Amino acid sequence: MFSRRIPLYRLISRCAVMDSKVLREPAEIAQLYRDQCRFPALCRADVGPVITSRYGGQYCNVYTEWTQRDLERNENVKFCRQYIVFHDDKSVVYSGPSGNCTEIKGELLSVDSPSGEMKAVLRESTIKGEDKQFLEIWHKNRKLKCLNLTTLNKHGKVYEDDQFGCMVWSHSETHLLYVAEKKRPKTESYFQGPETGLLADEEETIKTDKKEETVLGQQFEYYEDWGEALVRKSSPVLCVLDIEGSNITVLEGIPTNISPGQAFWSPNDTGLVFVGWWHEPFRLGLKYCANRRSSLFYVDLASGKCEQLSSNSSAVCSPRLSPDLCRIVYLECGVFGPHLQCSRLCMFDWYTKQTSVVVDVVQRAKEDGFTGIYSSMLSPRCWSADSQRVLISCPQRCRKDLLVVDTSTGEVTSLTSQSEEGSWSLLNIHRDLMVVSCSSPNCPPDLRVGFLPAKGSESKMSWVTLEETQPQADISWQTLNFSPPPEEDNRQYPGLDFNAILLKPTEVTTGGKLPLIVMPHGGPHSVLVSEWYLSTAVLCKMGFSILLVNYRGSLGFGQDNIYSLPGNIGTQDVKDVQFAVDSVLKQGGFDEQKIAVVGGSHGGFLACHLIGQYPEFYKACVTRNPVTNLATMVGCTDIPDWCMVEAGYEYNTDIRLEPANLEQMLNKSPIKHVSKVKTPVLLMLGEDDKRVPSKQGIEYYRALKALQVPVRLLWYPGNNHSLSKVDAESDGFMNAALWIIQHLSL
Ligand SMILES: CC(=O)N[C@@H](C)C(=O)N[C@@H](C)C(=O)O
Repeated sequence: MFSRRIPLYRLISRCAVMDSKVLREPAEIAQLYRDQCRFPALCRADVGPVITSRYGGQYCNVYTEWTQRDLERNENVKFCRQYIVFHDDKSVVYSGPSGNCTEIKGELLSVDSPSGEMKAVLRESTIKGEDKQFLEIWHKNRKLKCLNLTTLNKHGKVYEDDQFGCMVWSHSETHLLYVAEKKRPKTESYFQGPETGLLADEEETIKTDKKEETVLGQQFEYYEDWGEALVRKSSPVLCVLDIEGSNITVLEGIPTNISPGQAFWSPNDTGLVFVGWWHEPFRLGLKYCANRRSSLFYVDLASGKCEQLSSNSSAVCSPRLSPDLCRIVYLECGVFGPHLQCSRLCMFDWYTKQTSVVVDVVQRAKEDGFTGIYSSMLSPRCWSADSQRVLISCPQRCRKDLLVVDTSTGEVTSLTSQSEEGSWSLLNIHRDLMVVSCSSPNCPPDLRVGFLPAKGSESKMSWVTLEETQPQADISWQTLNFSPPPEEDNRQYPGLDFNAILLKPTEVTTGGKLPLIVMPHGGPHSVLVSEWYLSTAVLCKMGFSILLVNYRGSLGFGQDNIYSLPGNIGTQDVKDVQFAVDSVLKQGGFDEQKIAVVGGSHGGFLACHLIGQYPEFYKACVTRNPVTNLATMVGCTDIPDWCMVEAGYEYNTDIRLEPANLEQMLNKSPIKHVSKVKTPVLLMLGEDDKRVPSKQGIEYYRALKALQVPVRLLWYPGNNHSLSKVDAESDGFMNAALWIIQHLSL
């Protein structure tokens, strides 16, 4: 009976769009959301070593990890699935899954040894109510070792994040490298020390039991951290486990003003290469901020000597060693200025110690269409087998493409620009076998493998799909390009354009007019690419059209485009969004009385600006953690430099704010236009947001209340800037949809 049932969402969505009506029933919307949540996202893929069978055939194992929202359990579940790929080194001969999905629980990090013989796992487990971390070494079908890192107490918690975190086997497979929080001294109050009033012999017992030195009066010491999504991550240290002896060494020799991360073993295991971020005079938020002063370093294990390998005045990330162990590529951009920018691809030659720029910053798109590199993370492996070419997936306008860079010429070729599909992500590459995922606004992510064609034959790329997904016939989408009207051209950066992605329900009866939801992205230096987004898919299936606007300042359009925005926020970006909306309305088929605006963070800043500057236009507004007043944000965010730069100032760490600075920040903020607002606003705030503190939303809420504009505030404890915990995200979606339905009178 179950298998013959037609999915409810198909029936619902079809009924919904036949008469151009929007789905309104909360239970039906929730069902649609639940159905769409069943499409998992790929978060990792590894390619195992190539094995030659006794019949001469070659095969390898592809290990994949996926995440999926589990609404019933209220968590994001992670699971793995493996595939076997037979090949002849140039093409895939046969492939298929080897077994079913298995849920992964408690694993924070895991990595196979280079030979594939062993595996290391960092596991978190709660024992008698306390969180403990264990480091496990597996060999074939056995767990060889399990070290209780919490009890060993050599360091604090191991970092599992993308920013600093890593777990890497030495080439010899005898040692394991990882990053952890530096051990902190044990502290006690002055009043729990020796003068406790205990009897002398009791005191004696306690003293002898104490193996560690305890410092007094430092229990309430403030430790700076690296901000949003990196809270309690303050002083990372590099740690090396000697597997045979089960001995952990916390590395010394790293300059005390540097925080290390993204580390790996140098050729011959003589030392470690890592990215070091300067943390003096203080730490600033790192999430979405690739513009923090940082450099590539090498620490020699024998001498403890630390050497700086890259420039002293740039920001770097994602160093990757070539398979021949001769060269390291990494991404580099400017310090401060826009938080994300066009990067340079640099290469350090291990033997000559020379650094070269392989691909430079692109100011304006080249004739071949290449717009530059916009990525803050390369895939774990990105080199071709011959150590000549590097693969990068990154936005080119609003599409994420797979690019191949020839490191000897700097020539960039796209493997995917001719394909019809939406956006591509490189998950891994090993001996030229690439593992990628492709999705589009109407098609959830699939999984494919393919061999990197020889240089010059990139157009002959062919993919084999390991996990297929079907395009959703009820969603159609297109990309729209815009040139701003002459009066809105940027004088310093003239002639720039921008674009938007428009999603529409496929079936609309003649005469039916669509309601429109406008969604500008946050950042502002970010981009909405043509990939699968849960919320837009559900809204479109409900019967809404959605416009995702990549206003000037977005990534993927050249460095000039990015630089055109700082100093002009609140005007250029606002007008670009409105221009895109007006242009789309001219196409016809939309109900001009039923337009809503939705945005988070800087996207929320834009949503609040739009309802202030175009008070009659938008009938509903939904914002997640919006920036509402730069002047009040600058003193309490983890990225004060962002407020200064976007308001049009240069930033340095000893800056003294003048009244004129604050005035300019206020003038560029949505709060300046609040008295004109008529649109009902739904605010969704995360209690633990370090980026755009919730007080920003509350300030706007109070202003609207005073003006008697309908406003509702949803408060999400335990959530940070992204509001991405499963219950917050799903509750936020439902309330946003119902708010729009109510205020668009649908
Ligand atoms: C750099 C940064 O985090 N800026 C915020 C104000 C912002 O807009 N963030 C975006 C990326 C978001 O969607 O959270």
